Amino acid sequence: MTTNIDLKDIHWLIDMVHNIDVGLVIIEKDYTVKVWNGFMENHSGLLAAHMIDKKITDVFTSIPKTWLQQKINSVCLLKNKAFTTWEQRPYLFKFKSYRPITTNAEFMYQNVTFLPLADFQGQITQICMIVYDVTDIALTKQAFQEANSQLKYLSHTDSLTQLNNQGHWRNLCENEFINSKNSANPTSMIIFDIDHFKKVNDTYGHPFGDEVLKGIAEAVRQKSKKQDVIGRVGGEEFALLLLDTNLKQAKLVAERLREAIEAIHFEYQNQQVKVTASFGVAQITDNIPNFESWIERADLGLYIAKNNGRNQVGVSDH
Ligand SMILES: Nc1nc2c(ncn2[C@@H]2O[C@H](COP(=O)(O)OP(=O)(O)OP(=O)(O)O)[C@@H](O)[C@H]2O)c(=O)[nH]1
Repeated sequence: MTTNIDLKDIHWLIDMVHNIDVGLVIIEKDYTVKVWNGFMENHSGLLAAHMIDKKITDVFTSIPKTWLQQKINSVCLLKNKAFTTWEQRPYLFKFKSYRPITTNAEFMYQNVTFLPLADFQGQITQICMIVYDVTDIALTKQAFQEANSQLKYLSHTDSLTQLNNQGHWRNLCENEFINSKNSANPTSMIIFDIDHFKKVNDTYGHPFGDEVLKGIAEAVRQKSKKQDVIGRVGGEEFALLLLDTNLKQAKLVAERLREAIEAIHFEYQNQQVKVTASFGVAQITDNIPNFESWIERADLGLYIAKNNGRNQVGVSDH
């Protein structure tokens, strides 16, 4: 950029620099402040008279010196601009958010540009920092990201039990089925279904039935390992994906869950109510060609358990 500025016009420039709605700071390579404009005064509460000739890192002790040195070095060496965005570093100068009513930001989010300033010999002797207030952009983006993750959570989650819903649980299992074909580690699945749940609903009412479903979900959550993937895969049907677990171990887990469910005391109008559940278990083996066959195998186990009198774990050989 070439400019033809008369000396008498300089005061306009100084006026503009002082009043412009971005922060302008000029520092020497050793961090000594040479320019501190009105924006910086207003937001820091520190006047230019106080800042000039002070080292910026002495006043703003939260600015990491090594990081700033690297920025300055790169600007001087490459004779080019450098940037830092609020996503990399939320702020360089900790200024209070000046809109505490309309936003819930604790501080001003900032983007900062570092400009090399050359002397008459073309040597970079000073660095200009331009500080942009990007609080609105940062908050909008954060709110958007939060809404997105909330939506994702809701689309994956069963609202009654907060377990994975059927669609999400199946997707996770399908992926695991594919992975397991390249892995030496065993993977198993448990499916279980509450016994005579229709009778529970019919006798005590649907809201009580819902409490039973929630109680069972909680018991299963407590008795499971962190890496087990639990889902509610039907009205009164639940399932678990068990990584690094063979059939024998999965049967033991199912038995433990069966006992835990049997031990829960539900209460309806001072009356104790007990429920049981039947389980089917299946491990991925070479003769299970696809995900659907794996589920069918576990379902067959569940069918056997129901047929043999319920409240037990069933395994199918076919
Ligand atoms: N309270 C409640 N009940 C549900 C929910 N989803 C499904 N059910 C009920 O679960 C019951 C399932 O009944 P059935 O499929 O006949 O099975 P069951 O009575 O458990 O009998 P078995 O499985 O053979 O032991 C039905 O009464 C459904 O209305 C739910 O979200 N809340």
